[in-house]
Amino acid sequence: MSVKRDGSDVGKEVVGERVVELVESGMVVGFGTGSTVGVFLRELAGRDVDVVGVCTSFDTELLARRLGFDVRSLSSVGSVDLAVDGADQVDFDGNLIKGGGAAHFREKVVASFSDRFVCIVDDTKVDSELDLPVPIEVAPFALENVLGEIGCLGGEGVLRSCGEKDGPLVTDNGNFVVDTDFGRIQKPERLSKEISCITGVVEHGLFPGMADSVLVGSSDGVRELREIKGNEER
Ligand SMILES: O=C[C@H](O)[C@H](O)[C@H](O)COP(=O)(O)O
Repeated sequence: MSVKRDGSDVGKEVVGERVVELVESGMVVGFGTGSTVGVFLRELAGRDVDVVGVCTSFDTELLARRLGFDVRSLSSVGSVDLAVDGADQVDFDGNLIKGGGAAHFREKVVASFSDRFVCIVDDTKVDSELDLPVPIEVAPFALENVLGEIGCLGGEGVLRSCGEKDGPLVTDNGNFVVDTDFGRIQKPERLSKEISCITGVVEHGLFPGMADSVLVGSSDGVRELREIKGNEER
């Protein structure tokens, strides 16, 4: 089950660089996770802006500290002015699938406590409907039961393996990730609620209607998702 697309490097570069324009000195900024966010952080580090960063993964925290950012915990700052994060797939209504890097739990928490959540993707991530696997972070103790409940919802779940070591991937929060195939997701909001109702699910990677804006990068530059949707509907 392929959960992550490589995406287009040029699209990531242009959108990661452009989103820096939304950042002002004094802001608390949510730093998402992934390669597109990596472009954003490297660009931001080179600008004359003084921000506090709240990181959504150990991976991002290591990068942010290396780049010299003032990194603090969400609990210590209380709320975030602007969260910037990537996604694995975006539909024309701005619903997202995230968690290809298994960071979606912290990403969703930070996005939820942010005044503004801006998603940055390259154009290979945009589709008319969501159909990639939905990653679900699961408490290890409840794994088999959660897999059963996913089946009851009409999905199929596969435990994500680590790749580098034998056995399952363990998240930054000490949990497992199950990648679930629900085929074409016609009602993301409904599926999101249904998965959240399963006891033992820590968080899932569907982000329905959470992004305040989605910026899409390509070799033609950066556009807002709503412009792209408008063109498709014509
Ligand atoms: O868990 C990982 C995150 O949700 C990432 O934001 C997502 O996988 C996109 O990553 P990338 O920018 O590397 O394609």
